[in-house]
Amino acid sequence: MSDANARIRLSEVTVERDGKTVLKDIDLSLDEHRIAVIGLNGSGKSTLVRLLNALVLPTRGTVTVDGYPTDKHAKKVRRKVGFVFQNPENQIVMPVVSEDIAFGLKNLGLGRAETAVAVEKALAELELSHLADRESYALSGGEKQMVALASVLVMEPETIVFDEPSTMLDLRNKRRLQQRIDALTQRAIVVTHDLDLITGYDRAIVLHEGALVFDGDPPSAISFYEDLCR
Ligand SMILES: Nc1ncnc2c1ncn2[C@@H]1O[C@H](COP(=O)(O)OP(=O)(O)OP(=O)(O)O)[C@@H](O)[C@H]1O
Repeated sequence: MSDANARIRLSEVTVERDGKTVLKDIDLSLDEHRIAVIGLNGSGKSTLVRLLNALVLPTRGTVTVDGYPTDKHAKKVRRKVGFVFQNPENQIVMPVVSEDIAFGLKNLGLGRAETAVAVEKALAELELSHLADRESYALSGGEKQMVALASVLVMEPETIVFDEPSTMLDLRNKRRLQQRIDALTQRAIVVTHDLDLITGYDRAIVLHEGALVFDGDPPSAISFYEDLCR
């Protein structure tokens, strides 16, 4: 808990919104390869993971990624921590799928040829090559979700946060996503209500009413969470 060298570190973090405490006194070091965040609706899960790439800043306390405080180094932190949103509409910025995936790389100043190779690779890895020339906004929800993942993977962040990634997916795409997450070399931090997804993870965190109430192995976390739901 007190490892100052941990890649991602939250120290005494409290988040307040509209006079309400959304997260209180969270102290966490996140270093494992696969970490799940579970809890009831409104328990603070999205807020917690949004802290990790400066989408939310702490009201009190500090969040650091590789030692960089998120409030002072948002740009650097976002290169290190990619974010796959629950609603992929939030993530799609260009009208054609391949352009959408290329967007972040172009912003980094990568050349055209290099960008094209990286985009092709990202699409192929997710078995999405057939969507390359499709209109982004006309894709189905599940296809958008997978394209959103490709647009994050292409940036090669060290950590990828998934906020309820399987909500829009059919069983086939859910399994495909699960396999992709399992195969990632990067660290994945996954917020989910889909407890099947997390059984093989290294660690699971349970939030309740803004507090961290359990932190341990997924089977124990799931049974703790199930007790909370009784
Ligand atoms: N910007 C905001 N302004 C006001 N209240 C907020 C804001 N962001 C979050 N909250 C409140 O904080 C609490 C936690 O929200 P959060 O989205 O983190 O929960 P969650 O555990 O991800 O929920 P769910 O499982 O329903 O997605 C909720 O009561 C929510 O209404």
